Amino acid sequence: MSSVIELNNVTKSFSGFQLKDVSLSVKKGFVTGLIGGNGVGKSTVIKIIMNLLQPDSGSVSVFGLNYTQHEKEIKQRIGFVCDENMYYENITLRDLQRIIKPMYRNWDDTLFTQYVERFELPLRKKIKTFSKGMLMKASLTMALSHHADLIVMDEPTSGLDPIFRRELLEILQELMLNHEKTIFFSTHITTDLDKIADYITFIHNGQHMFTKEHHQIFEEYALVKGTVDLLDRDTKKEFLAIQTSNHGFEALTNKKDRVHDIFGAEVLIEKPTLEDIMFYTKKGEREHATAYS
Ligand SMILES: Nc1ncnc2c1ncn2[C@@H]1O[C@H](COP(=O)(O)OP(=O)(O)OP(=O)(O)O)[C@@H](O)[C@H]1O
Repeated sequence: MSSVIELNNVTKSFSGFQLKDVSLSVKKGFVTGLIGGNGVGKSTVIKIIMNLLQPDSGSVSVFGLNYTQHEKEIKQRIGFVCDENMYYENITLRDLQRIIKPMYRNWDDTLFTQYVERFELPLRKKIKTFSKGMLMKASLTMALSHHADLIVMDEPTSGLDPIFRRELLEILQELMLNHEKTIFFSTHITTDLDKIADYITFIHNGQHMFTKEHHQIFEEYALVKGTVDLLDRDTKKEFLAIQTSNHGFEALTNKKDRVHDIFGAEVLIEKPTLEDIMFYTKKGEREHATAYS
């Protein structure tokens, strides 16, 4: 299975933050969702993929090409959406169409018009008058109107109402019908990913925790609930983090089958959400840091 994006041992430092030796690949023909809490490095990864930031070390390739020699070719084939306004504010969408069209050899005016109508965007109003949701829709229109092979999106659903969010997921599903395209996008709305993502990439504190098939995550990870008397030095090792209360404990494991063998019917084993996985990973790391400080 070939990869469209490859990051190899990528590092990037800002004061107070470091992307640490990130290696990941994004599979061709699939939707990969990028998850992680606030400030963990998702946008930094996306900017590196888009060559808007350069890594301090490590390498990046997109479509098997590097940016040093093939920037134009790579950018031709990517549709990019981010939640910052990248356009001049004093122009209209019609002006933007005229400006952007010559930059893409596969620009499609018919497709552009279809998205403008579908998103109910005004062609003759200045972009500075657009609401956050309208800006996001304009950004999507531009990204989707040149038959890109790869769609990269940073928080595309931010600022969108739930109805349009659902419509966007439908559009993405339509794009994926022939498995020719690849989509990589970050989001905080993990339930959207349950509907559409084939793979999940999880970043935490500048580290790539995993990229796994969506269904594989739920074969490995489980939420386990039981009484606290079941927890001792040895059994605690089966969990990434544990939360205890007067009623008992709830914990996350990434060794679901093993936990089943150890505890049997003494515990409840439930399917976690992606949010549970993010929450307990952060909690586990904090506890580990406290234990060793
Ligand atoms: N250009 C920059 N200069 C200095 N620090 C930066 C720069 N860009 C990002 N950072 C810092 O790097 C860290 C990671 O930021 P990033 O935007 O990648 O996080 P994120 O996972 O996308 O967060 P969020 O979900 O909140 O948008 C943050 O601490 C941020 O302040």
